[in-house]
Amino acid sequence: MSHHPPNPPVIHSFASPEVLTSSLASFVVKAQKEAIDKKGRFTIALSGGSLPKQLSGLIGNHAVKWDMWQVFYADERVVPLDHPDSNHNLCTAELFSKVPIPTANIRTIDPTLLSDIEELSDAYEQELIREFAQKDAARFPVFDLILLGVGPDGHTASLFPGHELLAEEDRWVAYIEDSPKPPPKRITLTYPVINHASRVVFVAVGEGKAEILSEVLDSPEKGLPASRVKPVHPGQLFWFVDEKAAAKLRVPSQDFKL
Ligand SMILES: O=C(O)[C@H](O)[C@@H](O)[C@H](O)[C@H](O)COP(=O)(O)O
Repeated sequence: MSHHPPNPPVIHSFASPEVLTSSLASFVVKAQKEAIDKKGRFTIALSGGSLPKQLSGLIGNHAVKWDMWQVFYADERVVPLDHPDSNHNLCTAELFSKVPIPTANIRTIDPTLLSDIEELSDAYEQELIREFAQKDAARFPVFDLILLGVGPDGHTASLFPGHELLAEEDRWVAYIEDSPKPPPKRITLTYPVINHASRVVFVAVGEGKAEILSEVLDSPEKGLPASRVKPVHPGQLFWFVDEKAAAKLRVPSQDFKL
């Protein structure tokens, strides 16, 4: 692990959700290009909630090399893949059904394991191990990009305030059966995985996010789940927010330049 302290988050505040969406698409395309130039593939993890909709700027974008993407879920609800609660179902409806991505490049939970959450979670971890590396104590996967949302309680992925999973240091994927946000059964990437990514981006839009954004970013010492996302050097954390979500922030934002 790096001994360099994590870089402070870079906050980009946009005049409207539309400008955010097109800037986010440019950002993702740039991250994709850097990754493909270096190693011929692009590894990305997506969340549910409002996030998939914010990726609409990628639809019809010819710079996106969909066949080089390897997509994982930052968190997933333990339900069938075509269930209305499924993040995969949501991402498919909002994005994957509209772009030429090979199905094999979308790494879903194994729908045959829904009745055994521990096995399902371990199998998803194996899926990551197949993609990234052998798992050993010193090694965590390095995603090129992880896209996250933040809930009104400060949760992100399926890492909820006060939950024992906040302390998980070994597993790459963990499960919870008592999520305060329904549905209760979920799997999630753990902090060691999120915090070893090259880039992590939080996306938050609308006045409903203003209060929690200020708590997460202006008072990180409170240790809310979203405040614990601090990628190790040289990883970098970004926030893509609109003016309404940024309304109560005291920390400064920076202009978006590619
Ligand atoms: O599976 C989930 O529930 C999501 O991945 C979750 O972590 C989401 O990103 C936040 O709850 C924010 O949700 P909104 O974007 O809908 O506010």
